[in-house]
Amino acid sequence: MASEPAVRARLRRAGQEHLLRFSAELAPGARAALLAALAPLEPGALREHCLRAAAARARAPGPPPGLAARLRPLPPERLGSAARSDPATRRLWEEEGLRQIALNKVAVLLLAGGQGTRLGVAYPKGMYQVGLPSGKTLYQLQAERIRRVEQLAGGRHGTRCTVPWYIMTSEFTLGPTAQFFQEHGYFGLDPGNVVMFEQRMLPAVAFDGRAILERKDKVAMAPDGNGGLYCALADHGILEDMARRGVEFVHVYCVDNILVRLADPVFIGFCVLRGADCGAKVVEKAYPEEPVGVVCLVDGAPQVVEYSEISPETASLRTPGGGLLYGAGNICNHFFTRSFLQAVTREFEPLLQPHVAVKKVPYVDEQGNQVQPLEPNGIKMEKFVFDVFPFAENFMAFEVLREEEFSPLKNAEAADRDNPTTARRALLAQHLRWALQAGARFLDAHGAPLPGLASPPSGGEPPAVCEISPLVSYAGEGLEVHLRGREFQSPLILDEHLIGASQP
Ligand SMILES: CC(=O)N[C@H]1[C@@H](OP(=O)(O)O)O[C@H](CO)[C@@H](O)[C@@H]1O
Repeated sequence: MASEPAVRARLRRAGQEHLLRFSAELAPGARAALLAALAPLEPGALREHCLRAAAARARAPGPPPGLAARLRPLPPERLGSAARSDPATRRLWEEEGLRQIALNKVAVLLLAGGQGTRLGVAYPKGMYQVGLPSGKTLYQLQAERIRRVEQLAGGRHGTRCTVPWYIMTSEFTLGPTAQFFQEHGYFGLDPGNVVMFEQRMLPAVAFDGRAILERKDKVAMAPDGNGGLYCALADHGILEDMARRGVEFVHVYCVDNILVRLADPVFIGFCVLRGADCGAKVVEKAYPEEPVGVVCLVDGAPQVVEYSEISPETASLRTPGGGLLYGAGNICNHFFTRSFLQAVTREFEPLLQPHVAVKKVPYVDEQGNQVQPLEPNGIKMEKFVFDVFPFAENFMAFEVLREEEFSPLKNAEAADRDNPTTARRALLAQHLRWALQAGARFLDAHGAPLPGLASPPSGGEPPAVCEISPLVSYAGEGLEVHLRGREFQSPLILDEHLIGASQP
């Protein structure tokens, strides 16, 4: 156990001794917990972290000065497109992706350490269910897409293969996520192929450069951002685990996009065939203020400029054709080779600059009273997962269709975008499109054909409810055999048990 004098001496070196100012009042258990939380904080790093936070806060808020002049759109040779390529090329990419999956060379890695503050839930976002007829959660949909893509690749190449699932959690999400997976039997996946690991936490810092005491016995800590991935990979020997399994290519994604295509063979195949060491999926930005980062060049190097760091003027610039000049919207789906990740963890990680978020952080005042601040009072420092792009030797972006691949769950229902309803509708609209393309027809309760199905819906509630299990179809494939020429009454839930079950 950490001794109080030792911890106190370390804190003094970091200029943070105030964190122990109530320790004499604490019960033994609470004091031990506080010391245990403080003991691992390395004094030099803690001092540096606090100084940096205060300095960053002191700089003018908003986009770094002069940023606009350093930006250029991505050149065409760095951008591929699923939608604008001919079917034969797409097939080629898909074939290559499936081949790599069949060779057990592909893993997926989920960034799931966030707290879901905007969504307003106290549990990990992946456990959220948006009200699909099946009641499936984001985690379940993702697990089933992994199982299906393994089947597709294995089936194509006459083999059994595995796409290991690495899940980066945080102090907030590890316990509940692990329990949720256990309770649900890992959604049919082999637990040996689901690897959870934890990212680091960093103290929140007040504007005067002192770390914040949230309670007398607890320092305010926050996850170190999704770019904490690279330290966490090193902390937990994850790249070694990948090497043991023969994984060469990693699809990294964030938890909240209900349409995410895990280990998407088209994206993987595209990146592999282009020899990319690092890649990002993008969609066309919908409107200038859309809260997505933009993939572009900064000083000639590929980078994402986050929505919080681009000026409204730059975000609104247009091309002569009328599209947004910086219109390549980051959907947080990245491709990395294992060797690139290795280079990042060994060399580049310390070069990543933290980003500053100013938040309301509850604290205890000098008298020991608990305070809920009404104004932002604390600085959280986060690294971003995409800040490694400039170190890539061959970066590629890959444009996909929003309606097929991007509907993020960011906000609670009260917001008008990116909420549970928009996510549910996006998924159901997609499944209805797939069913119609596969030749299904939908009838109303009186047996009359449902109107309005000729033009697939965008936005509102789909005219017929159709949910297709990822275990039946990953991206719309293989549905004709179940649906062609058949008539269905809404709702149609096509899952692995109901395939072939009689419908009208
Ligand atoms: C640091 C980071 O990865 N930011 C990403 C991420 O934003 P969040 O607001 O942090 O969820 O997801 C967005 C897509 O949903 C993407 O556009 C953005 O660049």
